[in-house]
Amino acid sequence: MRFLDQAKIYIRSGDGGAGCVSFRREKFIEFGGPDGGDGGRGGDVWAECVDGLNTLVDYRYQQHFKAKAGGHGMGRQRAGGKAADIVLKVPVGTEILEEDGETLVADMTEIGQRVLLAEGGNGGFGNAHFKSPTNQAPRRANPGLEGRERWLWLRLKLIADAGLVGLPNAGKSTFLATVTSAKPKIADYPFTTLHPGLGVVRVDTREFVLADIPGLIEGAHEGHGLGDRFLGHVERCRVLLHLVDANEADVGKTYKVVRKELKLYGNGLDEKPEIVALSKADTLSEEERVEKLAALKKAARKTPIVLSSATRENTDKVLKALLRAIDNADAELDLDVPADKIQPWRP
Ligand SMILES: Nc1nc2c(ncn2[C@@H]2O[C@H](COP(=O)(O)OP(=O)(O)OP(=O)(O)O)[C@@H](O)[C@H]2O)c(=O)[nH]1
Ligand SMILES: [Mg+2]
Repeated sequence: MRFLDQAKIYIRSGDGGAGCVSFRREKFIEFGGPDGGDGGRGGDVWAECVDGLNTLVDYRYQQHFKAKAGGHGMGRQRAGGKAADIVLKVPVGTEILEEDGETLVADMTEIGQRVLLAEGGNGGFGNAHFKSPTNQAPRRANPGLEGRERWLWLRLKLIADAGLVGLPNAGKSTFLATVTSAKPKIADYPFTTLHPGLGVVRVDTREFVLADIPGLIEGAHEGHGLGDRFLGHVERCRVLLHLVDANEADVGKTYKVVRKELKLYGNGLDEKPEIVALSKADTLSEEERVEKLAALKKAARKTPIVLSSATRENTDKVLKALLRAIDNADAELDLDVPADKIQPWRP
């Protein structure tokens, strides 16, 4: 499953329909008054936050959205019809930005949330509107107002239960490919993964979503490497799986580089529950294993899991640890009971 985190779209609301110039014509009525109807409103373009969407992938196939124009007014006071609105469905967590990619238009955070992105043009008045004591037969009608066009960015921060972090080449994508049916690109060089990817992990009867995130390097929080864009994705993961390549000369230092980036980025990234694993353990001798594990344990101040995607050593153990951490994170969230549901305290 490929995961698109942003899309640029063009939207245009519909023009208003034109007002109509018309006069009443009926048998035995010599000077029928003006009866030109108003034009209908052009269609609006809305964004709506919906359930069940995880990606912006649909916007890769279609980027242009134009609402239709309102109907023109007609004789006998008939108004033109209002054109249908266009509703762009987006997943929870989508940010809508101006063309500059920086100015926030809307943050779509709740299912059902709707935002008007471009209002349809108003229909023009028909000549019936311009009748006055001094002008009983106006030949005037307004054209409809034009619709509005704009370019926008849709940007989605990943929402996943667990996210993979680590330096480039740590074995993150390989792990995702080993434990899910996802097929990320894997290669023996840094920055293989350019977009976050998602996979669904099954542990016994349970499922959770694991996100593969491009590698982080020193300075990532200020845009180095693939930049801080991906740290934004980490924000939406409830727990982290931090992989440290066992082939690194100094695994403790490697661990700390990534931790530092998480901390400097802010937004609580370094407070997320973290499982630490020493990856590619199959490449180590018995001695190295003990030594590297001790070094990583010292830096992380918790016991890392020795992991190999190649031999599947401890892959299950890692998944179970992640599931436990996710469940604990859920339990913590449940403590956030809305104020009106809290029982008043009585001495
Ligand atoms: N021996 C061994 N090699 C591994 C293991 N896991 C990954 N590798 C190799 O390590 C290299 C990098 O793996 P990736 O999964 O692409 O690493 P990554 O962390 O996703 O890298 P980026 O996407 O660049 O951040 C590849 O050549 C993999 O075959 C493992 O468990 N054992
Ligand atoms: Mg990768």
